[in-house]
Amino acid sequence: MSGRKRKAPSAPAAKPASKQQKTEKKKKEEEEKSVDSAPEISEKPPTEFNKRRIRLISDTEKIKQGSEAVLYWMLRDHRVQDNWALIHAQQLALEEELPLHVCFCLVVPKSKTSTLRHYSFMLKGLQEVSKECKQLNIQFHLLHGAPDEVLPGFVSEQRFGAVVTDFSPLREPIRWLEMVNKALPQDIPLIQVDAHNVVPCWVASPKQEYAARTIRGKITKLLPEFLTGFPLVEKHSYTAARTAKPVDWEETLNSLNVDRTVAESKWAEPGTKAGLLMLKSFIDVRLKTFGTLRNDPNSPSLSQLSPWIRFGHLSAQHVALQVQRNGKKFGSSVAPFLEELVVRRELTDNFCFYNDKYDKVEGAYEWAQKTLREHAKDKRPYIYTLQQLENAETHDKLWNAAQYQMVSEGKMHGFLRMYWAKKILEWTSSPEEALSFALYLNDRYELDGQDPNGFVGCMWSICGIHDQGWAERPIFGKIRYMNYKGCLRKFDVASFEKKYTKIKETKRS
Ligand SMILES: Cc1cc2nc3c(=O)[nH]c(=O)nc-3n(C[C@H](O)[C@H](O)[C@H](O)COP(=O)(O)OP(=O)(O)OC[C@H]3O[C@@H](n4cnc5c(N)ncnc54)[C@H](O)[C@@H]3O)c2cc1C
Repeated sequence: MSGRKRKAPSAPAAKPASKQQKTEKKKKEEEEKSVDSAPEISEKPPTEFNKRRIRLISDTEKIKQGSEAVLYWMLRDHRVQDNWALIHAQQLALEEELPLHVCFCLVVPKSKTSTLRHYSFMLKGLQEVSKECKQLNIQFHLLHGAPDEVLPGFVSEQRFGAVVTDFSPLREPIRWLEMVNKALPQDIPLIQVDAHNVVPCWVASPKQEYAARTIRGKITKLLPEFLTGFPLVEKHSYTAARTAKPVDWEETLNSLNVDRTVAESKWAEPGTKAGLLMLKSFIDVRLKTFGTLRNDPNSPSLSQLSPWIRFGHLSAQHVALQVQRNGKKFGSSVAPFLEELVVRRELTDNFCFYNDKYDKVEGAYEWAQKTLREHAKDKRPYIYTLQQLENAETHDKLWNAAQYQMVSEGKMHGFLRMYWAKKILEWTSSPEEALSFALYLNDRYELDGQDPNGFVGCMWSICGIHDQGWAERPIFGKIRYMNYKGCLRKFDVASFEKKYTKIKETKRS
C-alpha cells in the first residue's frame, strides 16, 4: 500500500503563555480573515473521472481477462449517485463490457456502541441503495460477515475481474482492506477511490497536518480541480448472469444482535432522498443565519446534515456545490459553512489517516501530552463515574441538558459538544479516562458518531489536537478551557436547560 505514513510528526512545543497570548490574538484574526475570505469555488460541469482519486492497493492494475463482472465493495459511502467509487466501477465495467455488482459486508461488533440507532439508519439507507441499483441493472448483494472473511470467497465464486472500494481512514476498515488485498488472487486489482472527501485525502496532504490553518490553503488550491459536478451512474448496459439473493431488510434488522435500548432518532430519516430534503430545508430556511447564529444552540441555523454525510447517504461535494450555487444571497454564511464542511471535515480524515493513535492521548502533540501529564494529579472539583455522566446526573444543568439531548435524540449542537467534552476532562480522574468516556458516549449516542469527526472533536477538546497552547490553568494545563460563564455570554443558557429538563421530566412521568 502506498502513501500511508502513520507516524505523527513531532509538533512545536507550546510557547510561554504571555508571549503566546499576544500571538494568539494575531493568529485568531488571521484565521478569521482567511475563513471569511475563502476563495469563491467555481462549479464546473460534470467531468471525466479524475485518476488522482485512486489509490491502487494491489500490485496489479489490469482487470482479469475472462472474468464475469466488476464489483464495487461499498464500505463507507452508502449512495448510488455522486459516488466517485461507483462511477469508477461502472466505467471499468463498461470499458470491459461486463456487468456491475455492488456488495456491502454487514458486520456487528460485540460492543456497546453497536446500537439500533446506528444500524437501523444504516440498513434503511442501504435498502434505498439496493432499490436504486435494481433500477439501474446493477446487482446489490448484502453479505453477512467481516470483509476479510467473506469477500475473497465471494469474489472467486462470482468470478469478478476487479474490486473497487471507497475510502475510510479508520483502523478497522484499513485492516480489512489489507487483509482482503492479501487474500485476493494476485491477478485481481483492488482499487480504492476516495468518494468521501472533496479533495482525496492523500492528494490534499502527504502528512499529518498541524491545524486547519496548515491544510486550508492546500485544500482550497485544489478545489478548482476536484470540486466538480458528477457524471451520472447510468442504467448499466450489461446484465449479470448471476443475480443477487433478495434481501429481507426488515428481518435483517429485526434479527441483528444490537443494543436496542438506544432507539432510532426520530428527527433523521435515513437515506439519500431524506438527506437531500434536509439539505433543501437548510438552504431554504437555515443557511441565512448560519453565518451569525451558528454558535447558538437555541437557534435552528445549522445544516443537521452530519448523519447523512457520516453514512455517505449524502456526498459532501454535492452539498458544497448546492450551497454555493443556491446560497449566493446569504454570502456571509456560505464561506463559514464551507469551512466546516470541507476544511474542518477533511482535516479529520487527514488526522485519522496519518495518526494511528487518533483515539488515544498518545496521539496528541508532545506539548499537549506534557501539559496534561503535569496536571494529571490536580484536584478535580467533581469526579463522576461513567454511569453518572451517561445518566446526565452532574451538578451542571447545561451539561445534563446537552447529554440528555444526545441520549434521547442522537444529536448535540456543535458548540455544546466542545463544552460537553471539556467538562468531561474536568470531572474525571485522568485525561485518558476523560477521552475514553467522551468517545464511548459520543459513539454510542450520536447518530453521526464513530466517525473521524468524532475522534478529532474529542481529541481537540481534551487533548488540544489542531489547537494551540493557551494560558495555563489547573487540570487543563495549556489545553483551551471553556466554562459555564462563557456559555452565558454566548446564548440563552436558561432556555436551553429548561427545554431539555422539561422534556426529560415529561418522559419520566
Ligand atoms: C466533542 C466533539 C464531538 C464531535 N463528534 C462528532 C461526530 O461524532 N460526528 C460528526 O460528524 N461530527 C462530530 N463533531 C463535529 C461537529 O460538532 C458536528 O459535525 C456538527 O455539530 C454536526 O452538525 P451539523 O451537521 O448541523 O453541522 P454544520 O455546522 O451544519 O456543518 C456541516 C458539516 O460540516 C462538518 N463539520 C461541522 N463541524 C465540524 C467540525 N468541528 N469538525 C469536522 N467537521 C465538521 C460535518 O460533516 C457537518 O455535517 C464533534 C465535535 C466535538 C467538539
